[in-house]
Amino acid sequence: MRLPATLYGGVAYTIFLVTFLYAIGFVGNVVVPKSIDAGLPASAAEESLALSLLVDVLLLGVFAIQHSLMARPAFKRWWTRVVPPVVERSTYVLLASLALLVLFLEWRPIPGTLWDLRATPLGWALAGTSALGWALVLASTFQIDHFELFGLKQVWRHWRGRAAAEPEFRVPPFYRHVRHPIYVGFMLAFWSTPVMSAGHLLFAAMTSAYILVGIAFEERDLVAQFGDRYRAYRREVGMLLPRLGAAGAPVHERAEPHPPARDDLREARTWIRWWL
Ligand SMILES: C[S@@+](CC[C@H](N)C(=O)[O-])C[C@H]1O[C@@H](n2cnc3c(N)ncnc32)[C@H](O)[C@@H]1O
Repeated sequence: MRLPATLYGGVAYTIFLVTFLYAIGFVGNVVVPKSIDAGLPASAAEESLALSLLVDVLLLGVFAIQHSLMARPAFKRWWTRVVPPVVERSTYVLLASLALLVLFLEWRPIPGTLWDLRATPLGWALAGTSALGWALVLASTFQIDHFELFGLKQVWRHWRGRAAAEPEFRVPPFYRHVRHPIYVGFMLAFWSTPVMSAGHLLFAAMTSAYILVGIAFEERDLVAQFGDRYRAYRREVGMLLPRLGAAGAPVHERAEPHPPARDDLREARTWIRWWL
């Protein structure tokens, strides 16, 4: 079971990487053959606008349902009776990536343009901010635990014969300023665009609404998991925007219900000095 699980985890992770890179090209209308404003449909007597909208909303809905439902603890408890727990996260990552790839390939461009600032300084600034958003997404995944988030750590520990790691509450640098830097990164990447077509607007608005709903579910689970530590964190740190004057608050220490160990204290002091 160890080898198949590890290979499966590796394949799921590779497909996630391809999907992530494709997403950058899809949203930015660069490099990829089928992007948010290009390709499809040149047949079926040029699909009606209503049908194009319906297809796009359905594609986003399928991803949203898969992504939210499979992340809930109750679903995971049932699901891990069907799939081995060690590959639960990899399966989630694989299905989310496949749902996104289908969305990218079947997405219908919607005609109409709100702004087109290509080849202007503002357009370059918007493209740069979008790139920063993608970089923030990736960097934030490494701050909480990239390889655990995408299922590789679980199969690797299993391969080495080690028990599954307990979930940890973390407050690394970006998470000291906002509680959801990954989602902030996505919003920057989606909204900050040199060309805002009607299709792009639909995509940005629906994914943002989904993120807000997703945050409510995610935080409910985090409170259930980490209790007062997460409640204290939520009081001190803004959701998507940093709270003015609160940057660098030593949340990690204050949220800790027990006195931290010596190493933690040293690390917290270093962080506080760094952020002050
Ligand atoms: C896709 S990540 C998004 C994390 C966060 N919402 C963000 O935008 O940066 C979702 C996973 O991160 C976990 N998570 C969120 N905040 C966390 C934290 N401070 N420490 C550890 N795990 C966290 C959640 O339990 C969930 O499994």
